[in-house]
Amino acid sequence: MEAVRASAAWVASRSSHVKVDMLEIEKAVDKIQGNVPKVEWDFEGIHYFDNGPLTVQYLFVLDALNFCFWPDKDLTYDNLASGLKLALEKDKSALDADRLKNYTGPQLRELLNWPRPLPIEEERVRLLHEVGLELERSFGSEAANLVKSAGNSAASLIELITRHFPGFRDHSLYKGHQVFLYKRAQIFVADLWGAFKGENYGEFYDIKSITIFADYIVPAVLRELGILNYESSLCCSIDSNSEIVPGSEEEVEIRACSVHAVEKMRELINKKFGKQLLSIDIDLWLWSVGVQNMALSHHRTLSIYY
Ligand SMILES: Nc1nc2c(c(CN[C@H]3C=C[C@H](O)[C@@H]3O)cn2[C@@H]2O[C@H](COP(=O)(O)O)[C@@H](O)[C@H]2O)c(=O)[nH]1
Repeated sequence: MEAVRASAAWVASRSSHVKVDMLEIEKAVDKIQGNVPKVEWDFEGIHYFDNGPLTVQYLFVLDALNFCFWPDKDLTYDNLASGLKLALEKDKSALDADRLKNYTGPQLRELLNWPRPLPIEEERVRLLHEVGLELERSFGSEAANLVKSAGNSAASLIELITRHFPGFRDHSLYKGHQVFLYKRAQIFVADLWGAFKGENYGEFYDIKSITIFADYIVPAVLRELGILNYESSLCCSIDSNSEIVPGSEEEVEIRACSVHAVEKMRELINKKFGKQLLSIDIDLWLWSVGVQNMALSHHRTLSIYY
């Protein structure tokens, strides 16, 4: 995703509230001697997988809803992934396009077996409708057809998704420039690649073009490692759980600098230790560290993108 890589680098070079510390990147790389711990996709054992098109439908719906869990302190990504899995195991047609088009908030809660309204529930419902309608209109009602149309190219699949599904257009304006982060579109490609182990629906000849997925967990881990440095007022806001305004310089810098820092880390590991590491490998490692460390404070932005 050249647009993501380039716009993240652009932000990092002009960033005012967040700085990427190259020395700390070098230290972290030397500490692990370039050996990024391998984390398996679905290390948690919470995802639906049947090796066929229904898995693709599941992953697309999962990533359409894969954002902003923190406003409910008991809700996590695990609840979404396992809730949709159980729903599908009970009723194989639960995620059919014509069903997605019609879910209401209370029905979505029931589907996920969640006892109270979900964070930004109306948006979650609207995005489900968008997925159902557009899958029906342009892809014969199946996410598997969307994936097939991309001809095994990760970049083409992201372009198709962002062209057809406005809810996946994760971008912002920063100092007059358009910045693309495409977190949920990229994570969908990575989920396919991980779930199908690089084969079948998960085969992408350009998987190395994917960057990390700029969420609220990976930046917190990079900050803890000293790789991201925040100016003091931003530190205060995050540590006191104040909300960061979506589209603010601070928010864009946190996300874009995270993408850029991991690109630099990957380049260094590959150069210094002769590896062919992907950004996805580093993402999954950092993310798994982050979700297991409950004490990490992360930035809080109400957003449908991550
Ligand atoms: N960078 C990055 N962000 C990721 C994921 C995943 C899950 N990926 C699956 C793929 C393979 C594994 O088996 C994982 O299960 C979720 N998130 C983000 O985290 C946040 C949720 O946090 P909490 O509220 O604590 O549950 C939220 O923004 C969510 O969008 C990832 O891999 N990378």
